[in-house]
Amino acid sequence: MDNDQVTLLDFWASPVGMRVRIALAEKGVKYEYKEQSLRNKSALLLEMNPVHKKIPVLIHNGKSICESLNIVQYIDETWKQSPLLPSDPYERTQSMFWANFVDQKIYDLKGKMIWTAEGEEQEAAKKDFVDCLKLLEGELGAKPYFGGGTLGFVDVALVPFYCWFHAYETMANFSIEAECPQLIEWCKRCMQKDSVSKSLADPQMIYNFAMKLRKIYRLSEQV
Ligand SMILES: N[C@@H](CCC(=O)N[C@@H](CS)C(=O)NCC(=O)O)C(=O)O
Repeated sequence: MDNDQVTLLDFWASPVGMRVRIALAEKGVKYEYKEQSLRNKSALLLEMNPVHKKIPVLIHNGKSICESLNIVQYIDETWKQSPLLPSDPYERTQSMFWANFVDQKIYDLKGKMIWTAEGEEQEAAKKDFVDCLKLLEGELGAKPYFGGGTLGFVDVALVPFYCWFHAYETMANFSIEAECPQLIEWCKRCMQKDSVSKSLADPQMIYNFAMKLRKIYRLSEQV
């Protein structure tokens, strides 16, 4: 596999892109990182993800793989060292279930929580978000990682959002640590790993970026 050509089309602030960076780092796969503009999409991105036209996209020996969880699963099955998904079929479905839950809830609620909604609607999104984090905290239980003793698929799916928490808390005015202290302990544990800390963006830069997006959303609503 030494002659593999691996390229990642990504955007620095993307939590779903960070999943792929973590998985590649966990496996020790060397790759070329190609930062993409999401406002002015490259011909390569449009060619490699013609359906959704979104990052992240992994290009492995000329073939493209799209959708972050799909990509992480592909990486896990292609480079077998440090497995992320359990081999037991039932355990695998449980990992997939919780990773999909992160996508459907944690990823999707951020828009309402910090950009589009205000007042009661924002409060409802915040409550929904905290409830979902608590469910995840329950699933983690007393384990060091969702994957058990080592970083697993659900850890990779969820931990990138940690660098967005500062923006969520400041923009929606609440404390995630006060609500879910064990989950924050888990975030800090994950950050001790180079594969995670080197893949996540700086929370202050994410905050500045999120504020810029908020202005754009609110201006576009006025026209
Ligand atoms: N479900 C997709 C989500 C991908 C996604 O939403 N990517 C965003 C960046 S975080 C994007 O490329 N947005 C550009 C657009 O929507 O045009 C995944 O997990 O890969």
